[in-house]
Amino acid sequence: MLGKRIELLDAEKTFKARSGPVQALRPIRLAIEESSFVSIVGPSGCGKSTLMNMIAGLEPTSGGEIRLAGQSSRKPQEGNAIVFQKDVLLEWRSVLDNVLLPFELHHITWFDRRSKRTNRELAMELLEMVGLAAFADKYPFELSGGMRQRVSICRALIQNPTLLMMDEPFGALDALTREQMMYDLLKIFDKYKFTVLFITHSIEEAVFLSDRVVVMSPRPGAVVRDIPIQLERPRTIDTRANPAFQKHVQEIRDVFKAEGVLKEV
Ligand SMILES: Nc1ncnc2c1ncn2[C@@H]1O[C@H](COP(=O)(O)OP(=O)(O)OP(=O)(O)O)[C@@H](O)[C@H]1O
Repeated sequence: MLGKRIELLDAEKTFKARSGPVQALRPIRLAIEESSFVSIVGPSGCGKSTLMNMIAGLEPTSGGEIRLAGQSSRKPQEGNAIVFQKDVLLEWRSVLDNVLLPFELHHITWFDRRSKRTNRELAMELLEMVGLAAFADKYPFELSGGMRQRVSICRALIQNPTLLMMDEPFGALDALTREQMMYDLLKIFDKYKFTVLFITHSIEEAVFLSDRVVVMSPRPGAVVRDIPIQLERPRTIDTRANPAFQKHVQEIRDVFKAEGVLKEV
């Protein structure tokens, strides 16, 4: 299955706050190829989440246009799935029933055509893939942070996405779990080949995962660098030792230094 192509044609955003207009994003011109993995890195408040919400159709643009798979897009589209930093699982539902939630929420769409049994089998397959099959009947409070986020990812994947958007999905996890989640995510990406838009504060995470890293300036956010990552796939635990990896990380640090985001004291 192929992922969606994303195009931003001078898409911009100014919020109308009580104290006056807040320009969050300057006009952004960006094209993300179908089935590519693109990360957005930038300082806090530069408009990364706003950008993602606009692409997801959750936040209107103040100007310009967003196209998904060649079509002008202003509303949430079928095939878009989102994973947030907070896992937003429903505490009163089992792991399996959390993964199955989209089937219930979208009962008037194409999900209808699948039998309940098939849905469950599909959910179990996904849980198996992320090592959680044995936890299907547990409740969220019985899981670690990393396991909870894996459940959220399964809940996104069960929607059969062509565009997976992730807003700091591993931000709340400890360093080791976070690293493991990266390997798991790449395995999933290699299998499903959807388009991934990944928001992170971590330069290393962005370089490790992505085909391209888009670097943003402080607010009002603009794209200051768009870097193709020249590292072979599949990426492995040893990829970080590759001098090309270090070079990309340094290149992005240098952009942040030039932008005044990172300062030596
Ligand atoms: N509803 C809103 N009304 C007014 N201003 C807003 C609103 N939402 C966001 N902003 C402002 O827009 C800017 C961009 O916010 P956004 O959350 O997109 O940044 P971010 O890069 O995702 O930040 P972080 O990395 O800290 O999550 C910020 O200055 C924020 O205060």
